[in-house]
Amino acid sequence: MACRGSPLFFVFLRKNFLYLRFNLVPLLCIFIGSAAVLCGYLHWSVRPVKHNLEELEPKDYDVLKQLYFPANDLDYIYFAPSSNNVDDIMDMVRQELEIPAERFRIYNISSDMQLDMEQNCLGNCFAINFKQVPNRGSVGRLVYSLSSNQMRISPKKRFVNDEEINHQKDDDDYIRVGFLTLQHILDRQYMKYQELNPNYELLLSSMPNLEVSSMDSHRLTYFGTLCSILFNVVLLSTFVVPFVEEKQNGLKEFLNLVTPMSFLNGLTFFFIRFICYAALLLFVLIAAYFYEALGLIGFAYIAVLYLLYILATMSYAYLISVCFHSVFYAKIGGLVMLIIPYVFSFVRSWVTSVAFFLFSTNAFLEGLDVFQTFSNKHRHFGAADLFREIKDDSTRMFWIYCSLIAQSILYALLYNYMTCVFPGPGGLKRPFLFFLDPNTYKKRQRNEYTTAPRGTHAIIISELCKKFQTSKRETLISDNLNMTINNKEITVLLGHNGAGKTTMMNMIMGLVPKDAGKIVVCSERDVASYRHLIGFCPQHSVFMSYMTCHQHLEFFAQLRGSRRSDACLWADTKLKKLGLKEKRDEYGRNLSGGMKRRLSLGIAIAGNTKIVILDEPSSGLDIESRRQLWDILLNLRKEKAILVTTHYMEEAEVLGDTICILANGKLQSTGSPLELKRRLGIGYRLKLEVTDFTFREREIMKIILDYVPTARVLNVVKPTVYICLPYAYKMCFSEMLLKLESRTSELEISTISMTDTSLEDVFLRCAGEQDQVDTPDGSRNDAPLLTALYKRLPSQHTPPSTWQLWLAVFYKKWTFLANEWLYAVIMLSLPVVCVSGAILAMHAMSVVKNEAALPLKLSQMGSGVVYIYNPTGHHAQVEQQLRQQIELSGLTAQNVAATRKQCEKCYEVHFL
Ligand SMILES: Nc1ncnc2c1ncn2[C@@H]1O[C@H](COP(=O)(O)OP(=O)(O)OP(=O)(O)O)[C@@H](O)[C@H]1O
Repeated sequence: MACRGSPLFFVFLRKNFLYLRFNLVPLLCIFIGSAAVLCGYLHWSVRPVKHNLEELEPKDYDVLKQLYFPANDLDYIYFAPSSNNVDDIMDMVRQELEIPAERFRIYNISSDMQLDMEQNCLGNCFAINFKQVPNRGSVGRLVYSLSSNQMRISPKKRFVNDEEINHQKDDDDYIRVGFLTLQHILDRQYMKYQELNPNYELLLSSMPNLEVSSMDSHRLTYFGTLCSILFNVVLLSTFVVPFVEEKQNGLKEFLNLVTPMSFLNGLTFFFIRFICYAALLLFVLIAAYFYEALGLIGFAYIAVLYLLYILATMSYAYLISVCFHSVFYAKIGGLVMLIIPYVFSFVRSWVTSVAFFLFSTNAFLEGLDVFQTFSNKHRHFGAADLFREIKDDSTRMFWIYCSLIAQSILYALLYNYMTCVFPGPGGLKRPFLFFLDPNTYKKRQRNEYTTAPRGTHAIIISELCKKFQTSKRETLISDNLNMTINNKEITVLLGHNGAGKTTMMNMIMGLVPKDAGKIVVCSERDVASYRHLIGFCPQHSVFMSYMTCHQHLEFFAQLRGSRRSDACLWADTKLKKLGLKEKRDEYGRNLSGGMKRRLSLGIAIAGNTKIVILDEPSSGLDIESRRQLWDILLNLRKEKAILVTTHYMEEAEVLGDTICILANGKLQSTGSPLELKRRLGIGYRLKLEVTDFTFREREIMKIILDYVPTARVLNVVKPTVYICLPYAYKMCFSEMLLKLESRTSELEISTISMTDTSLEDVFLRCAGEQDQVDTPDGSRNDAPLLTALYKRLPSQHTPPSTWQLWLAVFYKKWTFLANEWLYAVIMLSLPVVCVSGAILAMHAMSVVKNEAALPLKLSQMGSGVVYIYNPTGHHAQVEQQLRQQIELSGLTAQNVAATRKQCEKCYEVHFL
């Protein structure tokens, strides 16, 4: 049955949903904890509104006019929209202010006016937006709003453009900046325009100001930054760590073996988490909305920024996960890699710009900054603002969105590339430039395996070579090895510990690369094309802690093409046969060792694979379970090719249609158990129970050797003696037995029995008699197991002292460092290197270049008048020298008292 993408998507979705359900409590704790921190911050950051209803001194109109700014050439007054009424009123205002007409700018659309003022005004500018201007003589209200590039007034709050809103600014800013003056002049001129009684007086009595804190102007940014930090922590613990954990447990590779669509596992993993994070985010943003922490920015614009940030950061986290195969290092390394982007956001320079394109966090923080600036300007954010540059050094919001989308795609592609090129332990490695190879994009021919008749080859291994090279030794696994595994037969692979049986199976599955040779499975040479045709039971059971026995079998049957209903039924039947019926709803990790092996076997035979490879399936099984296993395998043999390894000779004899004995990298012999016994058997085995064989050996052996001259003692385990009787003399056995029988009491023989040669004899003869024990580092059991340091600990019955415990812990750590020194050095130095790199980058970024010195010579100012004000008469000498210098520079020096009407270039020097 062919695997189809869409059902498999839901199969993996279910699997990852089960993970979520199983880990619900810790996940909820993390999510609720993060939401609580954010809500706590929102609550704390809201300050109670304090109305400052301080009575201000009434201001005189003429004083207000004097306080107004109009001295500077760069100060403009903008107004919109243009109409006859408006133009007339503004002309009156201009005359009242005595400002030249060039410093008035007229617009038809108020937003254009506003933008022009924001971007182009270099001095102090005001914009007047007329909303309602009654005609001359008509009754109605004049409605207009005033804004300035220096500060904004809203009915409730004051907004100042400069970054540092400071509450130290005194409350009459409103007056000093010129707002009140302009407002009064405008009101006055309007009344004049309407020919109302001019003898009125406008007085400012009070102005409600809210307390303005510096936090208000950064609330959106601070909240967003806190969200992003917490999100990174949540991402690490609920995304990177479980993903790496799957790799560490071997599950990722196992799923690769089972289905070519295993990438759907990652995709659904991603999908489910994205939904969860989005839900959490929505909750937090709604809370922020009610706490008014989103400023004046529309909810949708902020939500899009946050969602894109989540997407891009998840993609980045995926990429991070490629670098780690151990959860421990993933936690440390992942944290460092997620923190690095924050370092670049401290200063603004080219590195920040590069970081903006590379890291989602930097793009997100930039987005927050733009929103904050908009909000601080008391501007509602509209669609057109997506393309607006709000500050000289800021990016358009649209580009920030695009950058986050591009990063999501870029990281996903990079992740895909890295998993192909650095697949990790057991993965299928592709060449660095695999994407340039046209074959990569060709649709892979699916091998629709049909049942082949018994005896035909299912697996052909030819000229296979493999050796492991470690710093300590070289281990030969196969040396030009040839072997076949037939359809509908059970092939048993025998070998000592360390003979290379597991490695051979792993090579067939593509988990270990071969050095040379060919492995053809179902007429396929490409491991990626055939590996999912094989049901594989590895030596170490691979389980998902969050799935029950039934869910495991159902899941793997579905992966191999069964429909859910069929898979469910099949799982129930198999659980019964495997003796796991009682444990149907038990989680895999709660099973006993033998039960785990049975479940592993069930997983291997799930679905309709035609080949099954089982690595020591019966290890740890009790006698009854082993017999049940034999039944299952003998039944499976009717339709599948089975390759199995075992250390039980009885099992090999019962199951094996073909026995292959592997030793020293070669197949020492192959054949059916009977064939092997006849060909390689040592003959019959005579078993005698003798009270004292050492004393009677000469006499007993003399009788035997008279009839069977090549007989030899095999083994003596008091009081039993095993004697080998080669087949060549089998005609003489009866006479020899009769003779022995007649002298039993004299020779103190209590029992005589005889058996045919066993498979064990054959095995020992072919594979050699010495069993070898593997140690983790590949060294043999002849190496000392404990080092001198550890041996020095005295053997004792009293509890170990603290010092001894310390020594033992130290020894453990030291052994780890000695074995994994490279990895340890890299992982320990990574944070130091990253932080140093970031500090260096920051240092490089913060270099301030001095501009060229400014010429400050008076002669460069050309013509002009300098007024000198020295009311006290002190510093007369200095004043005199200054006058001389001024005159020498071609300027005129005058006392301040002199009239200075229409002075174009005037400077004033005040002596205090
Ligand atoms: N990745 C590796 N690097 C170096 N040596 C290895 C590696 N994997 C296995 N070996 C060595 O190769 C030899 C064969 O190992 P393998 O696991 O294939 O033996 P086996 O026949 O399955 O043994 P057992 O019956 O104990 O399972 C052993 O000496 C082992 O130490």
